[in-house]
Amino acid sequence: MPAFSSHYALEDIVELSQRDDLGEDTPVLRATSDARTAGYDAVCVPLTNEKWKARWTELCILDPEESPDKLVIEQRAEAWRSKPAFFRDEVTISRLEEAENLIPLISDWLELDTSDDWVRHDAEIALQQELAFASYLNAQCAILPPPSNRTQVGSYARAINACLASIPYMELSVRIPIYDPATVLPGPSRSPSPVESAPPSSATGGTPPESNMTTWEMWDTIRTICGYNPRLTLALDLTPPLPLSSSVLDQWLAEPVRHIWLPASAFIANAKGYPVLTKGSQSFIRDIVKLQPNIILSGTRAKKHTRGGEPAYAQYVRHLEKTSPAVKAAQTAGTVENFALGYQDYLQAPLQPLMDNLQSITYQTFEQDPVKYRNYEEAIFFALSEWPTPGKVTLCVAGAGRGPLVARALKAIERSKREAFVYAVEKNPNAYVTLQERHREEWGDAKVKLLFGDMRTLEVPEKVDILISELLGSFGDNELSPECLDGASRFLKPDGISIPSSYTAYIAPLSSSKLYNETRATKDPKSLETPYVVMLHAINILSDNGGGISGTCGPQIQECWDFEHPRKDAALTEQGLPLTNSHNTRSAKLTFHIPNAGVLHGFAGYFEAVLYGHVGLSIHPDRMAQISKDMLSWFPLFIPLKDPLYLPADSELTVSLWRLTDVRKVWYEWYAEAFLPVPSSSVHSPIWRDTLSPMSPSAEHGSFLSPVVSTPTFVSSPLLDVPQLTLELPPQHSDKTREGVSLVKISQTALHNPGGQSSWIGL
Ligand SMILES: C[S@@+](CC[C@H](N)C(=O)[O-])C[C@H]1O[C@@H](n2cnc3c(N)ncnc32)[C@H](O)[C@@H]1O
Repeated sequence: MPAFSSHYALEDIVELSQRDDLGEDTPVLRATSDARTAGYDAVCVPLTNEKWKARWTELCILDPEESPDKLVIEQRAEAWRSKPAFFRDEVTISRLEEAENLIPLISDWLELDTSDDWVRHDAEIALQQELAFASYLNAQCAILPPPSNRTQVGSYARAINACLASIPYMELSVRIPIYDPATVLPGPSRSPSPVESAPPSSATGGTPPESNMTTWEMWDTIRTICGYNPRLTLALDLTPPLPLSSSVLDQWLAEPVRHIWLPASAFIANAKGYPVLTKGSQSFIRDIVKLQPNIILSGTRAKKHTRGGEPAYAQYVRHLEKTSPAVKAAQTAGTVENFALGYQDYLQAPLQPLMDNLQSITYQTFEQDPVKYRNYEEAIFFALSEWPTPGKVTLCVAGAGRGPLVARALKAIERSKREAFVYAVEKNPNAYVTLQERHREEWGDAKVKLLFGDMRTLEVPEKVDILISELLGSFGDNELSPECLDGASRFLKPDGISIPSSYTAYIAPLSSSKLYNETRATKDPKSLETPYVVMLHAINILSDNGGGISGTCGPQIQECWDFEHPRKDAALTEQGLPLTNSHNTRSAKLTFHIPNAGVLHGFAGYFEAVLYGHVGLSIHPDRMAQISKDMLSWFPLFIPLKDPLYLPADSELTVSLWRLTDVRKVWYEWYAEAFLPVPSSSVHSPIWRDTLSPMSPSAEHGSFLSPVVSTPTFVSSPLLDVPQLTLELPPQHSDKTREGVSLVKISQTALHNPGGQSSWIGL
């Protein structure tokens, strides 16, 4: 649940101080108790008043040359610089209890980003002074004035970074307007692209480049200069009216938005006169409440709207929260969002079920998934029903764990009315005890035979018709299902089938300051090259489904590779085992269109598996609802980057990813490169870029860019009747890089995890 705070402006505090019923209360204590009565959790109050502003202005801004007391003023200013301190009547609070449920607003007239070096210098001293005082009073967080001068955003950020270093514990929240209407095109998608918007001509004066910086880019500069300090957060100001729908606003979902500043002026009146928000603001609030920000309502006592009074504003925001899809999903029992409460953005090392022996409680958690086992039972049922030859069918559950798939296989056998027998193989000696108990008490020798050992080496009494396994990780193959099933295929008849019959890995580029900070938190460089299992929450997928300016980009989420079982092309030893693991290496080179500026922190990894026929398992965000809705067993994979990579609006991102192996282990390596489309006339030499075709086996590698033949990607799935996620290229992008456009390489990441130096999966 988000918290609500009420903003008290200086005039409100002055008005309260004039009340004759204050008794023991100070104006701020009265404001806090009034706000509590009105249902708020806290108040938001300016820390200083006009007296401080007047003194600082006299000391630091007014030109002493023009004053008869020039020397005295200069001496006073120097005295203040050497020992910055308030007089009691310059601050609105002075007691610990006043600061208890209060968020102080740092003076918004401090010119932290003025072009005047001296004024900026003094503003920084004043900022340090205000924060030190707020910290003395135990304030947990202070809201900083917004940067206003784009040319000096670096100076503003440097001053804040210095405060973060000198003021311990306190969270500093930068107030930033959600967007500047001048820098964002209205409409569905994006800022002007470098190609589409003609560069400002110097002949006509043009606008300086800085003025095109969006408010998100200012924030990005600030937090980057502050080294992604976890105590630096955002107070997002929703004063500007929001566009109806704009993916550019999704940028904020990946940022540490701790407060939402929502003035009464942002509300319009509905037909009955009650305050409501515009459609654009409604949809943004519905999205952002999943981050549980503190909503600071301002100007709500000014009777701006004829009906509803002060409570109407918070009531309305609470109503939006209740109708937020993310909040509703989290509150509905049985959904992944509900199951994952408390685990959002929490990094977990993927399981190593081959190297490690799982705990009973881990199996118990798996077994709570109602969907995975149901789909397995369906797949086995269809496989048995369609089994072409009469007579007994032999099944093997390879990696039986505590036995849920054996139980489901027996149910499917009963439903299909086929004569069948099940072998259950497990290498975990502890789980094997549970299997023995179930065998004795539930299954019996007539239906099931248990076999203890590693499926890659174990002998099975006879060859089987159907090999059933669940060795899948969040990325499909990352728990070594391919390697284990290579071994198990020894005891599969030549015309036998595997459930699953295939699985595919997908990735999408993502931004998330939270995940970036989480991976850095351990201070172990290996943690920056390790894929994690994460319930992704405060993230933004940076790509879209457009073909990009070049017309060659694939869809928002792209296929890396797949594995099929049983393998058809295998060269085997006498024991029926592969000679090497080379056939299980894979590589992918994928190109994504990045419509809005963003910072790449890594990749989201997903998988989809075909169990049998049209029955499958999927955590692909666009298809999971159709294939395996409410399946709980797998959260996505997060593949991090060591350093954030800034991507401008309309850039193109090429991601290279490898699955590699030696005799002892399997590991992934990855890196990315960013390109920007520019008019060809501004490029002096041919621009080289490797093929842009997403996972096309026939993709030309290392071709000169223009013209590059694009492969429109139809991502179809045997699990869905119709092709999904058809990439619709705009007409001008139809089959080659757009005339007159070249791609300039602008940056790249390091190669991550070379040789599996930081993360690997043991064979
Ligand atoms: C993800 S668990 C699935 C367990 C169970 N089938 C289920 O769905 O709840 C995978 C199981 O396979 C077992 N396993 C992994 N590799 C194996 C191997 N090479 N040989 C035998 N069992 C293996 C693990 O010990 C674990 O019990």
